[in-house]
Amino acid sequence: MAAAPKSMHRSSSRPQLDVSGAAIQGNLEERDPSILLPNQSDDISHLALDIGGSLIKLVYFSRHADHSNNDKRKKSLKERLGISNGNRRSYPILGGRLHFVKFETRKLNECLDFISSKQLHRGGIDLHTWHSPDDNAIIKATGGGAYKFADLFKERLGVSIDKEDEMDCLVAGANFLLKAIRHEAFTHMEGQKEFVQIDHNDLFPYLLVNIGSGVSMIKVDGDGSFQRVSGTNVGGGTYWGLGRLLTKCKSFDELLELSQRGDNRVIDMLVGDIYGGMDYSKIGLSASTIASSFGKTISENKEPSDYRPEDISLSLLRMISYNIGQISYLNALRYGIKRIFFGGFFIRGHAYTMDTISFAIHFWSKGQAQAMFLRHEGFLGALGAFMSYEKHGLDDLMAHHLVERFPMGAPYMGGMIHGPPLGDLNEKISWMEKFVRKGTEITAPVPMCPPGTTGVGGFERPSSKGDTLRSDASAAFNVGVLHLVPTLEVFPLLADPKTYEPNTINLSDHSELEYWFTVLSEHMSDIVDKAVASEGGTDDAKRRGDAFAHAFSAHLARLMEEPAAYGKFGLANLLELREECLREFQFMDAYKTIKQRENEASLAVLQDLLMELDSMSEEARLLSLIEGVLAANIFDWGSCACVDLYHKGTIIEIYRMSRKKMRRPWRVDGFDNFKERLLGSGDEKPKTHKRALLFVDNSGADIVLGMLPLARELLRRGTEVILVANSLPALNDVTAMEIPEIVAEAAKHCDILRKAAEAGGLLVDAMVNIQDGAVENYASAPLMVVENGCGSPCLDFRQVNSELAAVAKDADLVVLEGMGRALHTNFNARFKCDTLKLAMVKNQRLAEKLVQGNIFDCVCRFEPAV
Ligand SMILES: CC(C)(COP(=O)(O)O)[C@@H](O)C(=O)NCCC(=O)O
Ligand SMILES: [Mn+2]
Repeated sequence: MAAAPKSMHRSSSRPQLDVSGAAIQGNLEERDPSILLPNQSDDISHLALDIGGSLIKLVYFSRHADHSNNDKRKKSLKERLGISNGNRRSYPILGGRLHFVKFETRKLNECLDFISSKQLHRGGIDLHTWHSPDDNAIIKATGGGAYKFADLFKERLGVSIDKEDEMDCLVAGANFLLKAIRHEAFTHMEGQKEFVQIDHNDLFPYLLVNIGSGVSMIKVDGDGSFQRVSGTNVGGGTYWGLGRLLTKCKSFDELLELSQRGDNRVIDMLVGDIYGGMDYSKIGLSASTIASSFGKTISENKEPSDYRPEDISLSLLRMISYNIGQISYLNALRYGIKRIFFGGFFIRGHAYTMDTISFAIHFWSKGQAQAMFLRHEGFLGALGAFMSYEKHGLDDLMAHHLVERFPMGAPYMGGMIHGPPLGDLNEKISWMEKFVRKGTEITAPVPMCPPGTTGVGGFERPSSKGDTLRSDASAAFNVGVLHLVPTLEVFPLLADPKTYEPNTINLSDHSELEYWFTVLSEHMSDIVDKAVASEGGTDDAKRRGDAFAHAFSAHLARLMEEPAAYGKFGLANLLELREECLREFQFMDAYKTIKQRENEASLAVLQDLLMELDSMSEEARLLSLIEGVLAANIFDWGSCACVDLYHKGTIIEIYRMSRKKMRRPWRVDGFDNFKERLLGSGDEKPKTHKRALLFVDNSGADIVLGMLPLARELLRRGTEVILVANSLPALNDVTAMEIPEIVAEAAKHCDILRKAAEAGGLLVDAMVNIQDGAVENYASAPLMVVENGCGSPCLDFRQVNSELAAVAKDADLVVLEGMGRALHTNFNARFKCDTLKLAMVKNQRLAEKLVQGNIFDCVCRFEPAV
């Protein structure tokens, strides 16, 4: 039933720009009309580079052709709901993906091969002014290498490098990240990462401290408005240079790694060394405070070789980090700045370095100023160079337009390339197989230990001793691919979008992470079986199934090791990651057959259910309908406990059993309030809801015997109903694309549903002859379907499809159904309209934590409009 949407086409071949048949789309008068490339099947790209002394950072944008406008059903729905494309037909932002990739500068050739194989240099095309790629193609680049290697780029790729000022780029990159990415900035204190939500309207001024070989301190006052106010020659180069002289280390990372095992007390003179182990409390210095970096070495009769390289490295790291922290603080003080962002290659996500800098800022400012770090800090320059394209298409980008994805495998890792660039899925799987066979880095279960701390006040030696420093290659996992989706919007009925947090469970609590890690690991083989079976169980499907399992395990292991590795990450993200990972290995709908089978079985008994309902009083019917939704929510192939149940009986048997067990009061029971709102109490006749949005969950009994009968009741009462379903499959959830067929079947047994579906344009065949504007002639309130814009079992109301956002404006009732959408996410969310949250809790631990109950307890929570 569910054909894969066209936008999920398989990208395999190299992008070749096919400009034949190019045409301006829509209004020619418009300033920046979009250009349609009817024959362009793959990516169109922009590329920008930051070529530093040790690393080349690459940012490129790829744009997929958008076929979504051709959907007949969507067009008719838009007409019916009066959603015009008029003012947003041509989105100011281009949909596409922003990729982040790194190479070592000494492997420049690999970088050139990569660019060439993906034809990124040929995509340096201005989509608006429509300059086709030619011999004069240019690439924007910053960093010293833009000068040093310009000739090589011309020779190898035939492109000219357009050099951009490094400082301009840093600032443009930082401004873009801080405005467009929700949790880009974070603090790092005593081993704990805390993501910070920056208020766009209160961003400036800030101090940007870029720690490269040397250090620049830049006061940023706005876009393109900044001043380099200070700097220091004691920076990353000093650490590496002195470190090399003193320890014979071969690389910066090796030196940093050594520091992890170091003890600086052997080298540094501490206050306690001077005061016989005592604090100098009169001026607030503890015994462990460093009085003089390297000071202890002067009073001992030791040779340099008597000192351990580990200890030297740590002393050096602390000396330089504190010094930078102190100078930064003084400059912040000088200009009255509270926020200091640190970036540059010296930091490279190293926990101890960040802790040390944070401590210094905190210490000197007495807690008044805050050191912050950026997830994409390594890409500031390259991003800035990208922004310097005259029309980069990212000007109006907002956080809700961006979705970060973490595809597996080079070169998609947003980091170092392991081997040659990958062309297609087959190469990717081979790479995965090799990578996994070669080492166990990404599959081995990682020891579960809480993140290390740096000890009291950051002045003790690091207790994270023994943890391995993540190499740059694996740290690269931290940066995903940014999907730019201009059709996403904030759900307008959120009571307070600023404080809205979708996730109910906080995964930064290590025991939670551990628990869900285990649940998802245990569910892996079942999901792989279903996925492989959905593709006919072929050898190719089995191979992809294995690759999926490896990839998802690798993600889990990475997150166990560093819960904040992918930014602010909740249970909803974890569940979505699994779906994305399935799609990455081209399992478009793993539960396809199961869903079909269950839809059919449920549709077969629908008529009986409707007859039974119709014989009841209004009040009894309403209760029975809610019971029906809760009971049918038991059909959930994502819950281990439920999957066990399915071995014990047929769908209808389980459904009947589940209904029979319904006992009020439910664990959370707001039914009486809901009933009163709908039916009124005493003589009072309440106002009928105008439009209800029903966020549906699973296929089969859940939609057919649960949500559809509820929708029917609302329709019968004169409320317009919009069924809101997933855009893409997730577990056994029903998708928006599948619903019309289900409704058409159901309508065969029910006049109310048939009329409503016809009025809503759901029965395409029946509505073929309906003229525009004829909708009003229908006596029935319409039943419609809108997609939510996502492919996950959960829902983040900060990023929903723009059509949903448009229809929500007139809605006065929201029904959220299922564990994913009403418990894991949105349990605590408040809306501007009446809200009903319905779910069966199919997990013992969640039942205990959330509602102090037990598995299979039910939640019926009614919240009147805020
Ligand atoms: C994935 C789910 C959120 C889907 O539940 P639904 O929204 O369909 O009610 C849920 O099945 C779940 O949390 N499963 C994992 C927990 C478990 O297996 O116990
Ligand atoms: Mn579900």
